[in-house]
Amino acid sequence: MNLININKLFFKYQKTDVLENVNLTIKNDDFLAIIGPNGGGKSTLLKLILGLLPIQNGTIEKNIKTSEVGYVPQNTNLNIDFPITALEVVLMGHISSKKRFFGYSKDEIACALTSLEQVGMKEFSNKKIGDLSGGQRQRVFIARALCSNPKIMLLDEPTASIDVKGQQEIYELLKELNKSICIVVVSHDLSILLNYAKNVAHVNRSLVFHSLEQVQKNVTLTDDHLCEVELLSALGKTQICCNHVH
Ligand SMILES: Nc1ncnc2c1ncn2[C@@H]1O[C@H](COP(=O)(O)OP(=O)(O)OP(=O)(O)O)[C@@H](O)[C@H]1O
Repeated sequence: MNLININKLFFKYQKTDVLENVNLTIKNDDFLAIIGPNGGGKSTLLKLILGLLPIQNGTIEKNIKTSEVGYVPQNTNLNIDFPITALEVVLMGHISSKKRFFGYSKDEIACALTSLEQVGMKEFSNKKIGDLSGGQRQRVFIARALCSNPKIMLLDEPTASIDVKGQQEIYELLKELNKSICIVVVSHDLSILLNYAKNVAHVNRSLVFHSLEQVQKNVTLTDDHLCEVELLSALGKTQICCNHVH
């Protein structure tokens, strides 16, 4: 089942063209890596999918409700010195149209605890967010996105400034979640990401789609010294698989 169909999408900030004729289909069981050089338009594409930026030209058709899209933003702008617990951070993920004065319902708290359990952080629920490691904190943000029971989860640089072991743990978690949720990750951690992704979208103003199978035929992913610049350049130029490109 196609969750998202992007067709002939163009986007510019003021006079700067950022995305040009982007076409992409995201299926319900995909684990899609969005890669590309700095400033290539990856975050902009995520924001357009999320509806955080207006569509200027082209279409994004979503076969899911907005509430079924989970989002883990880049550098979550939560002040980690703020005295808030992991559970309270997750509770913030509950979407409710009603403003309440008496906190959260029992169901919402139970759901938040289940989300924390899913990411292996239940035992830390009462810990202050600032007292957690970078990797643990990112798990809490993933738990927050899980609260809305998403069918697709979009993560923008989820492993930035996390050590390699922590990065692997996050990707293992995403692999587990991918059994029931479509995962879309924007990342520069190519060596690790490409061990987990099923498909790759290279974004540098235009988008080139590759299946991982095709990428693996063309690059040696086991090489410890995988050259990201060369890989990005190769993926940006070669349209290895054109099934998903209209
Ligand atoms: N709010 C904005 N106003 C004007 N220009 C912007 C805005 N946000 C991003 N840009 C520009 O749009 C281009 C694409 O930015 P975007 O953040 O989407 O790239 P990216 O691929 O996610 O980059 P990075 O890998 O560095 O995070 C860049 O040239 C950036 O400077």
